Amino acid sequence: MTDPITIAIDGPAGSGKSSVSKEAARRLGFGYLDTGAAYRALAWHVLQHGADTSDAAAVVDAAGDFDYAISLDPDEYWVRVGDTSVTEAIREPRVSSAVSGVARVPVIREQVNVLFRRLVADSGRPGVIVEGRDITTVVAPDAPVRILLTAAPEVRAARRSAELTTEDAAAVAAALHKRDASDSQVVDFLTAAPGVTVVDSTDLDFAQTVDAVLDVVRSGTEGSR
Ligand SMILES: Nc1ncnc2c1ncn2[C@@H]1O[C@H](COP(=O)(O)OP(=O)(O)OP(=O)(O)O)[C@@H](O)[C@H]1O
Ligand SMILES: Nc1ccn([C@@H]2O[C@H](COP(=O)(O)O)[C@@H](O)[C@H]2O)c(=O)n1
Repeated sequence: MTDPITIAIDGPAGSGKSSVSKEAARRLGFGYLDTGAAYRALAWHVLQHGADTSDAAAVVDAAGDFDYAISLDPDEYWVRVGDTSVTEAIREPRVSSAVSGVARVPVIREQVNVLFRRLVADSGRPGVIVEGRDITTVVAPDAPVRILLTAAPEVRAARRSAELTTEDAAAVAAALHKRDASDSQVVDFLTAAPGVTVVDSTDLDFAQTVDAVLDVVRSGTEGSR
């Protein structure tokens, strides 16, 4: 069987990577891999250990018994650590606040990148949309389609606070920008690397953004599908 086509999508927090990638994957009959979920699930696991994600040694220690599984089915998304479903828990603000500490540990990044490539290879799908921060540059720099999905910071913050209706909007915006500032010290997902196509959704609605991504995918995979 031939290797699945990888569609690589990066972008800052709240740019629409997961929701847009999931819908695009559905439309293409592809798998969908949320790489941020692995960092989030490990952050959740570190917190379960009663440890602090700013302590790199504690993160590496917790990774030793991190039994992680994720679905690549865009219609049946789930994330598990051992027997525990953490699909919702990893979206909680306490995990979002802690996750950058995990993402800062180089050995963890190396381990999860090996996992991501294996999950794509074993997906059994004709293609997989893989989204995160360093997919276009580190995880799959040779992918036939590489996209940087962006939106203006205030638009991203507004979309995220519309989701988290019980949270204070200013606090949500501050947390989102703080996470981007921290993450962008580790990998550059704010500027497009050479060969990466920018899709800016600032003035697009959700359906238009999905269509814009699908247009880029079609033009990048013509002849290979
Ligand atoms: N073009 C768009 N127009 C309006 N809303 C959008 C658009 N794109 C995404 N959204 C909405 O914005 C919110 C954030 O999107 P999503 O969670 O997919 O972002 P993300 O980049 O995966 O964020 P994070 O990195 O923090 O996980 C969601 O509620 C999503 O439905
Ligand atoms: N390729 C990636 C993906 C994610 N991260 C880190 O995980 C956090 C959560 O990611 P979301 O996509 O769910 O927001 C993110 O803030 C990064 O710290 C990463 O480093 N590389």
